[in-house]
Order: sequence, then structure tokens, then C-alpha cells
Amino acid sequence: MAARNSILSESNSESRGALIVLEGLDRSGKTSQSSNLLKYLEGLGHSAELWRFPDRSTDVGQMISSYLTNKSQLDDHTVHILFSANRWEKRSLMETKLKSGTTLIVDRYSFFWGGFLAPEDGLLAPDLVLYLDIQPEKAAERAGYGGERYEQLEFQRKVARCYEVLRDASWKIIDACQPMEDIEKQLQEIVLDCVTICQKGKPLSNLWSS
Ligand SMILES: Nc1ncnc2c1ncn2[C@@H]1O[C@H](COP(=O)(O)OP(=O)(O)O)[C@@H](O)[C@H]1O
Ligand SMILES: Cc1cn([C@H]2C[C@H](O)[C@@H](COP(=O)(O)OP(=O)(O)O)O2)c(=O)[nH]c1=O
Repeated sequence: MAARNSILSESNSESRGALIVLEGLDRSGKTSQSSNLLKYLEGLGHSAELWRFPDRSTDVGQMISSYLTNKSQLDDHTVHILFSANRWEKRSLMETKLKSGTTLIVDRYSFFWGGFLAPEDGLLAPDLVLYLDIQPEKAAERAGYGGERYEQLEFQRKVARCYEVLRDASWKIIDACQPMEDIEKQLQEIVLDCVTICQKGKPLSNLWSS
């Protein structure tokens, strides 16, 4: 991600779980592939959970959901801070789960729109970001967008440009237009490597924006 990471030196990194994030435009296949990955890891006997952001189950998540479904109006800065707050309210549980050995597959995590980084400072850094790469026009052809505020081609073009700027060399870029089974196999291989590295003691780190 477009942020440097600071290692959590105090963390007990023995046999911890991995923080694995799937990013991509709406309809790029994140939800399908996240649940495939969960089944895959569980099938191998790993402790794993599927998370997603925004997490609409919390009070903050409900404010976000109401905005996304056009039931409320909020200014852009407010919305971005709510998205960050929604990650912060899950941060401590996230750390507990990872340290107890559970791998988290996260369907979207952090969007760093337009240099708006400060509220993200101190959130846990992903061990792996899988970017499902698709042209906005191709994504729009997939089983219909719902009626949410951001599910529009013009907006998704803007999101795609943001992702181009924000992604860094550590992200694994996967062509999301391949058959689902091919994508699934590629993701499994990358994820298993990451889980193994984390189990062997790679320290947890924070996102650190400056
Ligand atoms: N590789 C693929 N090829 C064709 N269709 C796909 C592929 N991956 C996902 N889809 C379809 O696209 C739609 C959106 O997928 P989904 O996993 O919900 O994406 P997201 O969570 O990124 O919005 C679903 O109808 C899904 O079956
Ligand atoms: C996590 C996050 C999501 N979003 C946007 C991306 C999505 O368009 C929207 C809702 O995300 P999501 O619930 O994942 O929608 P979908 O399942 O349709 O992909 O919120 C942000 O703008 N900032 C954020 O930090």
C-alpha cells in the first residue's frame, strides 16, 4: 500500500495468522474468491475467518451503509473518516485473532483516496494484498450493479485510477477476467505461501503513513 509499515516490536509473532486483503473494483470477484479462499484454508486445517469492510454490522457501519444506499447525505471527508473509523473499531479484535493464529481473509480493507492517509495511521498492515484487476467496463458487464451510490461506471473509472496510483510493488496483481477456477488456483498458491511465512514468525506491522 502507499504507506510505509512500522513493525509492532512488542507483538508475539509465534505462529500467528496472516492478514490477507482482497482489493478490486466492484464486481471484480472479491466476494467469490474470498469465500473460496476461506474454504481452501479451512480444508487444509487452518483456522481462518472471512471479514469485509465496510463492516455494516456496527453503528459506524450502519451510517456508512445508509450513505451508500442513498438514505443519507454526508460530505466526502466525513464518509472517509467513517470508513477509517469502521476499520479502527475492529482493529483490536483483528490483532487478537491474528495473534491467536487465525488467518483473516478480508474482502476490501483500506482505500487511500486522494492522499487522505492520516486516519489510517496505526491500523494493521496487510501481509498480502491481492488485487483483482479488471477494466471498469468489463466489471459493469457482470451480473448487474445494485443501486448503491458507488456502483456506477463513471465512479468505478475514478476508483480504478486511484488504485493505479496507490498500488505498490508488494501487491499481487491478478487478471480478474480469467476463468474463476484459474484465479482460484493462483490465489491459493500465493495465500498458502503467505500463511506459511506468517506462521514461521513474520512480525505483525502497522500501516504508517507520513
Ligand atoms: N472470473 C470471473 N469471470 C466471470 N464472472 C465472474 C468472475 N468472478 C466473479 N464473477 C461474477 O461477477 C459477479 C461479481 O462477483 P463478486 O464475487 O460478487 O465480486 P465483488 O465482490 O468484487 O463485487 C458475480 O456474478 C460473479 O459470479
Ligand atoms: C472499505 C471501503 C469501501 N469503500 C467503498 C467501496 C464500495 O464501492 C463500497 C461498498 O463496499 P462493499 O460493501 O464491499 O460493496 P460490494 O460488495 O458491492 O463490493 O464502499 C470506500 O469507498 N472506502 C473504503 O474504505
